[in-house]
Formats: sequence, structure tokens, C-alpha cells
Amino acid sequence: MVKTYRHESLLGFFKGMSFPIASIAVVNSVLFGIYSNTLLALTATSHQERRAQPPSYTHIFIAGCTGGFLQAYFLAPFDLIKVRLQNQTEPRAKPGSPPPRYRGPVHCAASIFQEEGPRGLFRGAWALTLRDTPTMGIYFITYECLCHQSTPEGQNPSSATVLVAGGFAGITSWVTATPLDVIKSRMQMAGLNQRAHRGVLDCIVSSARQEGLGVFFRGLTINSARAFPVNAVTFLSYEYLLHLWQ
Ligand SMILES: C[N+](C)(C)CCCC[C@H](N)C(=O)O
Repeated sequence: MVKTYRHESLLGFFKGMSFPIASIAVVNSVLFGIYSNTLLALTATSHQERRAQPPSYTHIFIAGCTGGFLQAYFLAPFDLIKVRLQNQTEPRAKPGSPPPRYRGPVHCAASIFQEEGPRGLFRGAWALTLRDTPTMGIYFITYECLCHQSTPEGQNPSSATVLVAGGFAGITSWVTATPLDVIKSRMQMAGLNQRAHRGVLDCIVSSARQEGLGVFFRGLTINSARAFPVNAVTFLSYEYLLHLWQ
């Protein structure tokens, strides 16, 4: 944090922010929409009915994994652009210094498209899918399990329960997702300033050889600290909006 602040001032912390904001609504509606509809297909109960007849954890896991798998393809190009912009660490526009490689998210998307082709925008998508498919299953299982445990039979969970369960769901899923998150980001940077990897497995093996097993836990603390408030609010909005509209 100190280094980022010194080199890039407060603005450095907001690098690559516009794309995640634009994409989060789309990505979350795909995720929660597919999760909810898969549960509907598996259990034939609507969101409201599920309080009285809770689905099995296997069904919740399958629905979460399905949502995670499909949202990854919507997330991939936005996530790639975020990672490329965040890794651009030159100080902002000093007179005389060369312009940064990417001038902003749109320029970044256009340059990747031109230099690496349309498939370039999906660089790292496979690692992202591997990261998100099982860990989104874990995400929803943790949430439903914590809500179920702290809510009397047949009732809706309170807002406080939803916030805490959502927060912990974020933390458990990020803890389990971090190793593949590291790999995913490395694959997304490949082709730019890092050597290209032959695939996910090659990236895992060479990262572990060169930097030791600790490499798979990079960013774990900051990811978890971020995950609690973000996912507490995400689940509260989800429950609140469904309650409002049903
Ligand atoms: C599955 N994985 C751990 C990657 C993400 C789970 C939480 C997703 C949420 N939009 C967030 O940004 O925290």
C-alpha cells in the first residue's frame, strides 16, 4: 500500500476500476440467475419455497458450480483488462516520460484485439473457469449452510445473518480460489511482459519450481479482507431484491 501510494498517489488504488464496475452487474446477474434457475430445475422449488423445503447441499453445490462455470466466460475479458491495467505500474503522466502502454480500458481492449486477436481477449479464460467452477459451489454451500444454521426452521434469515453468511461465503471461496487465481493472472499477463506458458499445468509447475509453494497464496490476506464486505453486500442485495419483486 505504501509503495503504491508513493509511486502513484491515491489514484493508483483505483487503477482498472471502470471495467469491473461496468461488468459486475452483468456478471453477477448471470451468476445468480443461473444458480437460482439451476436450483429451480433440480428441485422444482422457487426461491421463496426453498425456505420451507431447503434443497440438498449436493443440489446447491451443482447449481453453484454451473453458475460459476458460465459466468467465467462473461467475466474473462473484463478480468483480463483489469489485470493488464493493474499491472501497469508506471507513475502517471510525468512530462517527457513515454506514454503508458494502455491508455485506459477501451484502449486496452482494442490493443489486445489488434495484437492478439479476438481470442486474445479470452486469454486465461480456462484458468478462470477452473478457478470459479468449484469455488462458486463452495461459495453458495457456505452461504446456505450458515443461513440455515442460524435461522429458525421455515423462516427467512435476518439481514444480519445474510451479511455475516455472505461475508464468510466470500472468504471461504476466495481462500480456496487463491492458488488458481495466481495462475490465472499469470496466464493473463503472458504474451505481454512475461514468458508465455504452454498451459495451466505448465504455469503451475514453473511457478512452484521458481518461487516455491508460497506463490499459491499470494494476495490471500488482501483478497479475504476484501471478500467479506463485498460479498456481505452482494448477498444482502440479492435477498432484498428477490423479496421485493416476488
Ligand atoms: C469464486 N471466487 C472466489 C473467485 C469469487 C467469489 C466471489 C465473487 C464476488 N463477486 C467477489 O468479487 O468477491
